[in-house]
Amino acid sequence: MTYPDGFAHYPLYFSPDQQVALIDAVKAGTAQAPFYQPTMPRTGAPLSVVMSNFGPLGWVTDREGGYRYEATHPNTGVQWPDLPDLLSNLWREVTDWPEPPEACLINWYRDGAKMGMHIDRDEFDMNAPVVSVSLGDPAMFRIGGDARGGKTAGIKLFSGDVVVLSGPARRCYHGVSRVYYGQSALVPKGGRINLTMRFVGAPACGVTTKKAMI
Ligand SMILES: O=C(O)CCC(=O)C(=O)O
Ligand SMILES: [Fe+2]
Repeated sequence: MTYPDGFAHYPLYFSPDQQVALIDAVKAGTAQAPFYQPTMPRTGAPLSVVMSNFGPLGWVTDREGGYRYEATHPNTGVQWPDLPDLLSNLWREVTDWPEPPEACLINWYRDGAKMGMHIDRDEFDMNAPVVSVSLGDPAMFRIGGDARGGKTAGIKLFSGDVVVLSGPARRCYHGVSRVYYGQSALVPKGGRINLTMRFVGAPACGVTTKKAMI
């Protein structure tokens, strides 16, 4: 299995000092918008990661509302913190998308956490790339094709690595099959932080949930 077209991996894109700066930004951001426990639509089962967001919109999920974008934190009702400059610069450096990202999901993988295979499909404009940053413990990232259950390729992501999904890869199944917990001291309470930037492309009427359009 090879990587799909549009998959790009930039090993150690961020220097150790920049990684510390990113973690400081996550600390400041999550002081304003604390990590919360997302749950699956319908079943209400908790995801193994905890989440927060930067940016005008944040990706959220809970039993009642399902997968969607919201301008405010689900527990506090407060706006998400601004996207740090290091991340908006990264988006400009690795994409040619004309507009800035609207959402940056902060995933915190603690011991045993992983992320099932999925396609990022809650955005209205799925032509915009997805850019993600790995910090802290390494992880096994898997990417397959556009059908669930097909063959996948694995790539071990280390702290400071950047991944871009554009073109066909943007619509491919991907996930995190394991985190090599305890290998890095970067994340204050341990584990791995993943920062995933997306352009949502919501319609002008202010609706930010795809389901609401159907
Ligand atoms: O943690 C990662 O590297 C991937 C995260 C991801 O796919 C997502 O948040 O949609
Ligand atoms: Fe994803």
